[in-house]
Amino acid sequence: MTPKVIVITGATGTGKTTVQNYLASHYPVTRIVTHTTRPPRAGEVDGQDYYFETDASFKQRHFLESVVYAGYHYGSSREGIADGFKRAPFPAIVLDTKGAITYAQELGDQVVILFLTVSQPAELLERVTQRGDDTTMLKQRFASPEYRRDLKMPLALAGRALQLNNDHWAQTQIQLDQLMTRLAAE
Ligand SMILES: Nc1ncnc2c1ncn2[C@@H]1O[C@H](COP(=O)(O)OP(=O)(O)OP(=O)(O)O)[C@@H](O)[C@H]1O
Ligand SMILES: Nc1nc2c(ncn2[C@@H]2O[C@H](COP(=O)(O)O)[C@@H](O)[C@H]2O)c(=O)[nH]1
Repeated sequence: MTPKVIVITGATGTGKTTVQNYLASHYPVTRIVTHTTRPPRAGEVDGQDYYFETDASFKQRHFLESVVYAGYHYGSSREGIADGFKRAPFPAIVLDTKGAITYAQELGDQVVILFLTVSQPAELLERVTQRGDDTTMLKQRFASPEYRRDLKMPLALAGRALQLNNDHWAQTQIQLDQLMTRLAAE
């Protein structure tokens, strides 16, 4: 078994966090917690879901990569990856597609990239509304260039990322199980 970082990317609401949680509860996978200046959603816990930062504290950190997504800063560190590898052979991180491209460039064969899609993007708004997201934040997010960008596999990830359709959770689970069987054998 070769340890690898599992990068989970795709548009908002496609199920990246759901996939990460499934992998962490069924396989030797641990969640890498990233940093953001976005305010916490109901139920989100500092240090578990994100390290929630102010603009000032975010600027003081040293990141492997950082992005602006729908008006907020997000960033991840090499320390986060190293901590993940101490806990499990497959640390998993949720990133926008820009971050996923950086991981592919910086970490090469050490990363497996999953690009999540749904067949009907209109369903994404329903999914995140049901998740309980704030309506004003959702308007800002769905109007952002980052949202539109992440609906499609970026050219830089074509042939590099594994595309996984998450229309039906039961089918997604089967594909994740197959992936983890393969990774365990490599
Ligand atoms: N296959 C599915 N069918 C229906 N609902 C789903 C499916 N997968 C995930 N969901 C639900 O969709 C919502 C969004 O999922 P999740 O939070 O995992 O998305 P995400 O890609 O991490 O979103 P974001 O980028 O906005 O954080 C959640 O309420 C989740 O339970
Ligand atoms: N490039 C990075 N993208 C990140 C990081 N942490 C989260 N994300 C991505 O941001 C958007 C918005 O996340 P949300 O939790 O506010 O819905 C989503 O695509 C995440 O995957 C990071 O450290 N770097």
